[in-house]
Parts: sequence; C-alpha cells; structure tokens
Amino acid sequence: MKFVDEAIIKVLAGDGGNGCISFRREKFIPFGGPDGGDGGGGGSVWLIADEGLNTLIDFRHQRSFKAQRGQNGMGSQMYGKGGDDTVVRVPVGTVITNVDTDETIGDLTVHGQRLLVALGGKGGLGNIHFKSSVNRAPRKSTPGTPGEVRELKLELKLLADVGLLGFPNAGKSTFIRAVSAATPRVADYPFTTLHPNLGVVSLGTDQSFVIADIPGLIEGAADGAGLGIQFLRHLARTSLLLHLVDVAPLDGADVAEQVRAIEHELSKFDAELLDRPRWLVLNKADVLPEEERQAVAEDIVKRLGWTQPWFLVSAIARENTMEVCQKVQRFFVSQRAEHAGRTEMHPGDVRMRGDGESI
Ligand SMILES: Nc1nc2c(ncn2[C@@H]2O[C@H](COP(=O)(O)OP(=O)(O)OP(=O)(O)O)[C@@H](O)[C@H]2O)c(=O)[nH]1
Ligand SMILES: [Mg+2]
Repeated sequence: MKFVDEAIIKVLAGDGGNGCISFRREKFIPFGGPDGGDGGGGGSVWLIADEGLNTLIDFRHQRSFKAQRGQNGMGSQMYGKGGDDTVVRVPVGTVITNVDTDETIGDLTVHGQRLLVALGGKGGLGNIHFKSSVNRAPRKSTPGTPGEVRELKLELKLLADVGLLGFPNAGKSTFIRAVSAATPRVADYPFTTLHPNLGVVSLGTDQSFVIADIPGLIEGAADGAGLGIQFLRHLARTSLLLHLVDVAPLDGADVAEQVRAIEHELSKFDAELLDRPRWLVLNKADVLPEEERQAVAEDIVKRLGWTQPWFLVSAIARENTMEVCQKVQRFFVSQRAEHAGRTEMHPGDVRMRGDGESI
C-alpha cells in the first residue's frame, strides 16, 4: 500500500436547528399560548486515533467531513433532534494543525484518543421562551448558530524510539532486518526504501524498543535532491538516532565527509535533531580484512572527533548488531531512571515535564 504522511482536510460541523414559532391550537382552546420548541444542536466532527491505520492515504479520496445539522424545533413544544457527530479515523501519531492559524491543535499518540476539531452549532430558541406578561403571543424565535468549519493539516509522525539515518545503500534496511522481524526490501541500488518501516527490537520481557528505517538522504536533500528530507519528520519523536555509514565505500569516498554531509542536511531540516543523541554505526565491516577493520574505524572516529558511542558492525552478517541494540536498551533504561529521579525532585518544574514527554 502507498504510504502517505500528509493530508489537508476540511471539517464542517453541523449547524444548529432553528427555533420554532408556533401556537397551541386545539378545539376548545382557540388562543393557546406559544408552543414552538428549540432547534437541536448540530453534530460535531471528531478525530480518533486508530492503530489499525498506518497511513493517511484514505484522505486522498475523501477530503471533506461534515457532521449532521440539528433538526428545527417544532410545534407542541417539540424540540429538534440533535445532529449526529462525525468521527474520522486517523493513524496513531497524527499531528493536527489549523491551516489558517498554523497552530497545532492536537497530537493523537494513543489508540482511541479523540480530538474535537469542529464544534456543532447551538440550536435556536423556540417562541415558548419569549412569552412574558406583556407579550403572550410572541412571534419571536432565534435561528440556530452555524457549526465550525476548519481546514486542517494532518501530518503523520511515526512513533519510534530509535531512528536510522544515513546515505542510500548504507545498509539501514539490512540493519533493521538483522535486529527485528521487519522485512523491508534490500538492494544494491540507492533509494530502495521509499517509505519508513518500523521494527520492534525485543531483547526480553519488558525490554523492547521500536526502530524506524527511513529512506536514504543525500547531499542537497534539503533542497529536494533524491527523495528530499520530508521523511525526517519521522525522526521527530525518536530519542536516539543511529547514523549508519558504509565503512569502506566502493567509490573510495571519504567516510568522515559523508557523515558531515548528512549532518548538514539534518541541520537544515531541524537544528534540534543535531543535538539529539546520535551514535555512529560503521557498517559493512565484512568488506575489510579482519586485521584492518579496527584501525580504519578508529581513524574515521578520530578524524570526526566523535565523542558519542560508535560501533563497527556487519548488518548483513549480523555481526555486532545485537550489541548495538543492547546498548540502546541500556540507554533507554538509564534515561528513564534519570527522568524519574529528576521529576521526583522537582515535581512542579515545567521544563522537566517537557523533557519527560519527549521520552
Ligand atoms: N557487504 C555488506 N553489504 C551490506 C551490508 N549491509 C548492507 N549491505 C548491502 O548494501 C546494499 C544496500 O543495503 P540496504 O539495506 O538496502 O541499504 P539502505 O540504507 O536501506 O538503502 P536505501 O533504502 O536505498 O536508503 C545491499 O546490497 C545490501 O546487501 C553489510 O554489512 N555488508
Ligand atoms: Mg533501505
């Protein structure tokens, strides 16, 4: 199925029904009082997160969602029926922005979570409300109010703990195949991966994390080269990036420079991503003679002045890949412990809570 992670939709809540002007008319009561009922409220439009959906593709076909209008009030003090709500299903991880104000109005991250996006109009008042000592036959009612109408931008940002980053052909998909049950296509040409894939790395009971494989980035991606950088949005929620590089490119390219090129694109997309913990994974160790591997890797690390953790692996031979994952798991455990400790000490500190949310 095609992967779509952006959509614009229009939501239209139902208008309220109008209040009614009516008078009681019965055989022996020729001048009965007012008995026009109120209009019913208009239905609202809600979004609901559904884990059964993986993409926003459905919104290519239907872009407008309308809730029902409230029924008008009627004689004999009958109130109009309220309009039905409309509920629109979206994938878990959908961020909702109001197109007119550019304001983010919600982020649905849990299955079943709901967000009200257009409130139904109120029903109008029937003439029974306008009876007074001076006016016993009011010819007055009020119309229902209009339902809210909004244009919304939906953006899917996948929920993953770890993001894989790197040039095409670096071996990202091979890596996720090696450490999880995910089976994205692997091939020796660039841009094999055209949309993100998620894999669950399971290291034991209560020891698992989700890893996202995204399409490769190339120099100039921020300006649209290759598949562009729009897929980087799927790294937004991750806490750790694994930066994969081919340790010995066939064309003899300088690995350190390749790392810098990706960093450059990353900073153009979102400088904050550059500050995120990022570990270097030097892949394809198997192409180098065993006795040279360590020295080549250390040289790259030294030239980069790399201070964060780094690894030398062979994704295809599954060498050292699980060690990377174990270290990732330990990183999450210590991060959680650290946050738990910090929030205990400063329960009212807003900054801490912000940090906590980003885990
Ligand atoms: N020798 C060797 N080849 C590898 C290794 N990992 C991946 N490859 C090969 O490198 C090529 C690219 O691998 P992919 O996993 O498709 O690379 P990718 O980073 O997902 O590429 P894109 O999806 O295009 O961004 C394939 O031919 C793989 O078999 C490795 O550890 N050693
Ligand atoms: Mg791939």
